[in-house]
Amino acid sequence: MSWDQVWIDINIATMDPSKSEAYGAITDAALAVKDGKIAWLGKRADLPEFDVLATPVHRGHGGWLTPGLIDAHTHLVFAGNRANEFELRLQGASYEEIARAGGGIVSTVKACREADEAELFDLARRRLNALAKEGVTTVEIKSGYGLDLDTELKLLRVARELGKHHHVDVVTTFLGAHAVPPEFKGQGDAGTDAYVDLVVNEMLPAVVAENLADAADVFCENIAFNLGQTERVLSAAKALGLDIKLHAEQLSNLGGSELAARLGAKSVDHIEYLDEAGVKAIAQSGTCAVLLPGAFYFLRETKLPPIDLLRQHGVPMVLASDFNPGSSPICSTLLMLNMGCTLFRLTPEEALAGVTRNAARALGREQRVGVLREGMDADFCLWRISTPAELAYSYGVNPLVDVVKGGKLIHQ
Ligand SMILES: O=C(O)CC[C@@H]1NC(=O)NC1=O
Ligand SMILES: [Fe+3]
Repeated sequence: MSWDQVWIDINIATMDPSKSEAYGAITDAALAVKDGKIAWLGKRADLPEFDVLATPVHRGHGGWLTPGLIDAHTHLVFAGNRANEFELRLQGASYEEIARAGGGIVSTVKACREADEAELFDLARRRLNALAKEGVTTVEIKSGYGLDLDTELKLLRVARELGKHHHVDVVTTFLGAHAVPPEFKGQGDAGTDAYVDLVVNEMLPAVVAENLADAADVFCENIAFNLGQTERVLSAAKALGLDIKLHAEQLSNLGGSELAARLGAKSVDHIEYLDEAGVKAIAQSGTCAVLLPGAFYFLRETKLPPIDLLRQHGVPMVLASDFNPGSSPICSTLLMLNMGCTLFRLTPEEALAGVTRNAARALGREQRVGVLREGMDADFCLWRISTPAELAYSYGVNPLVDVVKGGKLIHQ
């Protein structure tokens, strides 16, 4: 066989649901890469003959290969920080009180409107590097801290540029309906409706015309956009050919997830307040449940997402960092595996599926990444672990040894 590289002395967590073994595991394995794709994988004893003189052979020293990690929900591009609010909250102010007093998202908006693309790019690249060092090979980045046309476009251009200058694939999401900007505040629903007009009639067409977003998202919550406003934005985005997703049921249940399911959303995200009707709706529509334990932890939430119902109804569960300056200033995908298990009681296998197979599905990339199978992109990580469960069990000493992205070895 003529391959570009072969990996031996490895175990593989394929995360392939068609395999009966936990993690889709293949022990004493080998894997071959050709033209950026997985060409062969299986037991080393079954490895076909290949030209050992012409083919680079990588030894894994008994470590584990997993699919490259996917962080399917980040707000990575932003300026400023909200440490002051962290202090206020520790003095008793709630996240909602701070938002209603003009803090929260809107305070980051000011910093983003003032920052130029170069500054935003440099800040975001450092954060993306941190995720990449943990084995992330695909990341979703949302806008949402501009809340005016120019700044929303600026944030999405920075996200697109990041993808061009980094081995990590960047999937972008327009989140212009993240909060009501100051210039529309104080006018009640009429002001919010007027801002939604701007989002629908000007921002979305401009974003699509410049191909700056792969999806659109809305913060459907009583401190942001109601069900009718959410439907206007998501329907307009769908009509323009974008995938849709939704920040839903984070602080209350407005029925956002059922709306998202009806519109065919790729995912509903946060969903601490999701009820069984909502679980059934997203199960029916094939929508993924994106769990964000970083925000739950940082905001000291107490309402757990309905994990048992999601399991019972077979909803694909995703874990993501939700990295953002307000509710989840935690730039770590690996830590989300530990939090998903310790806080949300996922199993380690569910947690790993949440940042591989299911995360790919939440981004519409399940045909290419998230599972190690012949024909899929050669995006994989080599970990110095003795069992895949270690990735969720322990945090702090990074077990990543090597990353391969599209067949290219990314030196650590
Ligand atoms: O506080 C921020 O800056 C973003 C908060 C973040 N956005 C959202 O829709 N929900 C969240 O937790
Ligand atoms: Fe978020």
